[in-house]
Amino acid sequence: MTILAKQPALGSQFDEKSVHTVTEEAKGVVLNGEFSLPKEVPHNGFTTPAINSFGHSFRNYDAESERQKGVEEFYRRQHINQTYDFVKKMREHYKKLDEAEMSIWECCELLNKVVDESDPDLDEPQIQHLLQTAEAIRKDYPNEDWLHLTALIHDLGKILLLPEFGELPQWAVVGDTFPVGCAFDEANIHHKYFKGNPDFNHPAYNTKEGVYTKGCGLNNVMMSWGHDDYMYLVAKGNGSTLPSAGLFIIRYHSFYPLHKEGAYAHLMNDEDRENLKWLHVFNKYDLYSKSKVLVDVEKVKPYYQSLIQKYFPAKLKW
Ligand SMILES: O[C@H]1[C@H](O)[C@@H](O)[C@H](O)[C@@H](O)[C@H]1O
Ligand SMILES: [Fe+2]
Ligand SMILES: [Fe+2]
Repeated sequence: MTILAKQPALGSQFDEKSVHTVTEEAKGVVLNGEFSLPKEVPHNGFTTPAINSFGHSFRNYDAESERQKGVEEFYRRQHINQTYDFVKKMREHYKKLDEAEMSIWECCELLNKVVDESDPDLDEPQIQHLLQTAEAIRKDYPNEDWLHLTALIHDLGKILLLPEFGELPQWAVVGDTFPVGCAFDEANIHHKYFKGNPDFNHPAYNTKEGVYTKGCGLNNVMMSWGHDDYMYLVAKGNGSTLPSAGLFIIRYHSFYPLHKEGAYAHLMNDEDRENLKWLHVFNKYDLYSKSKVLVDVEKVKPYYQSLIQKYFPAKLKW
């Protein structure tokens, strides 16, 4: 990895104390006129486990445990700090992609240094989560190589937690995402903490549509800042040839209020609705492949290297 000359760190403002306090058969998807996916999303053999490695149901945010207390505190911080202005600043800074240069695989390895405090289900290194997701999806959708690669890279944006990439606090990197600039929907987990967010009482931002219009398309909506949008900016900015559904999965895979609860659907346009079908497919693997059965990294590496080569340049700007 090459670390590029850096602007002063994003800074002390991120000191946590100082900040104010398919699923069904999917129909065919035609993408950019170039890339078309099968008319039917085939059914598959993946069975979803009932309990996670800690013996709880998945995404159970009410379970009584030490870990869960940490997760709730995480969401308290996230909800009070993710404001419209904060997100705007983050996007402007990170879209310059001037933090470092490295390959996708280098980044996968780097991710092993990262711990995600928002996740009540994951107990394995991040590279295992990437490969477990990708391998499970590959088994069921052998011909969708773009989907295997999407799974491999979907969480790479979590490198924002590392010192070389700004060392952002957990609340600015992980956890579920939601739009800013309009009212916070009650479908967001631990919704009550939004009351401490300055946007909560801001008249421009606290109506159902806020600064947006009905059907404006998610591309025009600012999402809370984190690893999803960052990785999307990296893929886009480096000219990835992944299809639009792959980029959509990367960008919105943490948007559970939409893809699990159906909230904020009024902001979508037709392309979003098409892409959402693939996000529903992906989500099952992202969530339920988390297990103690580890993937042999060296064994599968050549396959993923070949996909990286197909859809990305050898070195990327981050
Ligand atoms: O990778 C993250 C993480 O595991 C979070 O706990 C979850 O809330 C997000 O949606 C997901 O993208
Ligand atoms: Fe994620
Ligand atoms: Fe994930």
